[in-house]
Amino acid sequence: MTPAARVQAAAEVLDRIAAGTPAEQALLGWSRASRFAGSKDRAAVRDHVFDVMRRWRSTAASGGGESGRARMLGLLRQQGTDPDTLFTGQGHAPKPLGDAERAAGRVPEGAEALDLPDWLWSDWQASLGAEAAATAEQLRHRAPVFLRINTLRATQAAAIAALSADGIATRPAPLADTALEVIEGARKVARSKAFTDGLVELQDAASQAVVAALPLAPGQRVLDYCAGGGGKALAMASRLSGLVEAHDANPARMSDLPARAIRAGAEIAITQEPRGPYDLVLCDVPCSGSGSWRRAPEGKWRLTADGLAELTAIQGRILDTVAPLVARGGTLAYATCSMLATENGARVAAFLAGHPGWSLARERQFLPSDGGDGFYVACLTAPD
Ligand SMILES: C[S@@+](CC[C@H](N)C(=O)[O-])C[C@H]1O[C@@H](n2cnc3c(N)ncnc32)[C@H](O)[C@@H]1O
Repeated sequence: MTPAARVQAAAEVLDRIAAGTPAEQALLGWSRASRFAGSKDRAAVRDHVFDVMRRWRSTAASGGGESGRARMLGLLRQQGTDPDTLFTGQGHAPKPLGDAERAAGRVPEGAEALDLPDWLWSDWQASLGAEAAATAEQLRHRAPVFLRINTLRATQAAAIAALSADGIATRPAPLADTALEVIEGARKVARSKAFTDGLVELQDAASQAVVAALPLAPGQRVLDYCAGGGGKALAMASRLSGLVEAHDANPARMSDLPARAIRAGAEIAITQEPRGPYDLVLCDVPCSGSGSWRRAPEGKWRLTADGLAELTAIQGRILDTVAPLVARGGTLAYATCSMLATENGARVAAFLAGHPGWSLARERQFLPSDGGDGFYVACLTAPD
């Protein structure tokens, strides 16, 4: 496919997304109907689509309309690419721009320019203060790709060498001692020998830093209460060199975890009904995902004020449910991939207010300016 044909394909996929089809489904539908498209074409179309979704509001303003074609036009204008080089009408290229399209488009303003929903802007400012605008701006750009070195299987040097043998260039990422940033060959990771042999896992650097911040020690009884795909359970098992129990309200979300654990040489036991006491319980709770909107930009536009209130209620209930599972003097670690105070500090404050004797040992808010996704972790100590 030519670069122009990829732009046209992205515009069509964006129209389906605007009509309500989830992005992955819209891309899969296009992919299935486009057998002629090679892997580089698919990757390029996907990149265009996600670039626009990160900038859903501002590309409509810059492009002068809400269609996929207008949003692609807006994206190209924002990127400084002359649209006339692509909107040529030749072959499968988008048809040439009309006079109305040339005249349409304006400079985005306020929350629109930062690609945040208006309703969220005041919470965003209250949560991030002086970092509010810069953080929103960072979410308008692609995220770096990070790997976690599985220390059960490899040293940093061995992992870097194994990845390099497969054409993947990496460098240590300062946020966590296990983190590598991929600087070349990110698309080859999932098929690389280093990955299939369990030397590395795909995991954001801040997600790794959250696990590194936990007071894990050999011999502890540890539970991951919201294990999902198991990224943090595996990271904890690797740090502990011991067993981690994994639980999730939706056990189907853990279906890949046993195979991932075998690949990583990690000890994970799935538990449906956790029975305490545990020395450490991690609650990586469901949240707005605002810290990872670079990777999953749909969440930014799906979130509503009611949805956020529902999430904070669930977060509070999970903390209340888990507290009795923690041993005396043990740790309840509360984590979100959010940067909103209402999901982070406010939830911890509410928990402490309702649970006399508990105390906050430490908390940390990670922002994209730290290098990885936005994440929050608080370690709460149970009464002795
Ligand atoms: C943020 S995800 C976890 C991600 C995972 N820890 C990781 O690092 O890959 C949150 C998980 O919480 C689960 N969950 C939602 N409500 C829950 C509840 N009441 N109790 C336990 N898990 C819950 C969801 O099914 C989801 O898998």
